[in-house]
Parts: sequence; structure tokens; C-alpha cells
Amino acid sequence: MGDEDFPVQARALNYWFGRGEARKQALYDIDLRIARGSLTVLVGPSGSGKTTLLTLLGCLREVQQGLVILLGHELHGATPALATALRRRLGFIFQAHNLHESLTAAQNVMMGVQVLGRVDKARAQAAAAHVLGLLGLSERLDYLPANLSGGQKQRVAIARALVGNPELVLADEPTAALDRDSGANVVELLKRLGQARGTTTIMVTHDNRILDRADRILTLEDGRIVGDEARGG
Ligand SMILES: Nc1ncnc2c1ncn2[C@@H]1O[C@H](COP(=O)(O)OP(=O)(O)OP(=O)(O)O)[C@@H](O)[C@H]1O
Repeated sequence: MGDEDFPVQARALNYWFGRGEARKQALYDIDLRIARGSLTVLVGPSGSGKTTLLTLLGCLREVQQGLVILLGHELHGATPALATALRRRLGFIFQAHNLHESLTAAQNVMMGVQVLGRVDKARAQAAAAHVLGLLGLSERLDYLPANLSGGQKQRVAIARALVGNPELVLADEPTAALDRDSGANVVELLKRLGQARGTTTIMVTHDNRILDRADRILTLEDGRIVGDEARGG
């Protein structure tokens, strides 16, 4: 099986914060291969390195030592142009949802495809309306973020991450602000995208609704992978 079967691979990955005496190792000898189309969950105590790992895999911080192969490309020493091109093939869902307050829900989501420069406005609009509909927000397309609840804003952020049809979705506690039904709906959507389009998801979460539906659960402790459990999903 080649790189296309494993959109994310890490080998002997180490990572440190700080320099000199303040230098502190956050990740130790991470070895990973994530299968295409799967939903992988990262769990572990606060400070165990989950977010650091997620951001390294997503090309949001520089690899210092070891290998990360993202969508077939080695990240160590990647040029800024390659890093940007790779990030455009990913969908990020982080907790600070950073919606533009002056744009409606639909316009915020359209930004998710328009930054890619691949589609015209009408198609971006249609795509945004479609994904917002899948997330139960058909009635809220023209609302400004200020008039949406926390959970609705989070779903807009999720729609923005998904609208560009990313090959890999990286998410940090994406369902924390969602009620039970919305959280379950988001997970089912990600599972469906995995099956239909081979979209791969790696997510930090402690949400049991998601753990029950995960294909794989990786447990981090003190910067090391201490558990790797395959699930039925
Ligand atoms: N910018 C930073 N500068 C210095 N140390 C950092 C920085 N970011 C994280 N760390 C340290 O690296 C380690 C891993 O942090 P990380 O945020 O990846 O853990 P986490 O498992 O995601 O935690 P949480 O569940 O609280 O988000 C921790 O010891 C943390 O204090």
C-alpha cells in the first residue's frame, strides 16, 4: 500500500518547545500511519501533546526532527509554497472559530472555497448552502454570527472547513459546543464523507458520542502514544 492509502504518516517524530534551558520536549518518537477515509480520535490528559501533534500533522508548525508525510509530501524542510498548497487540501476545525463578524453564515462558508480560487461565486454560494443544510442550518444562511448561538457558530465553522472538499480534516474538540443531536450529526457527516469521498479525519475529543463512532483511538500521555485501539466505528 502506498502513500495514497495513508494520507498522514509520521516516523520518529520528536518536537520541542523553547530553547536552551527552557527547552521542553512535547512529543517523543511518534510513529503513525493513518488510513485514508478513517476517523481517528486522539485522547489523553491535558498537556499530553494532542494539539501539538495535530498542528504538526496539519503543516501548521515546522517539523524539527523526524518525518511527517502529508498527502505524499515530506514536511521537513518543505518550502512555504508547498506548505500552503498542502494546507489548502485540508480542512481545519479549531475551537476559536474565527468567523468574520461582518459576514453572514453563508458568506463565511463561501470563504472556505473562495480562498482556494477554484470556483465562481454562484458555485461557492451553492456549495455553502448545501453544506450548511447538511449541518442543519438551512434557515440561518443569512444570519450574522452575532445572531447565532455558540453551537450554530461552531457548525458554520465546520461547514467552512468541509465546503472545499478537503482530503484531510483536522479538528480540535469540534463538538464541545454542540448539543447531543448536532454533535452526532457532525460525526455522521464526517463518517459519510469518509466512506463516499475517502475524506480522512483526525480529531482531538473526549466526546463519547465520537469515541463510539471512531475507527481508531490513539491515546497520548506525556508526549508519547501509549494506546492504539482499532474500533469497529
Ligand atoms: N507554545 C508553547 N510554548 C511552550 N510550551 C508549550 C506550548 N504549547 C504547548 N506547550 C507544552 O507542550 C505540551 C503539550 O501541549 P499540547 O497543547 O499539545 O497538549 P494537549 O494534549 O493538546 O493539551 P490540552 O488537552 O490541554 O489542549 C504541554 O506540556 C504544554 O505545556
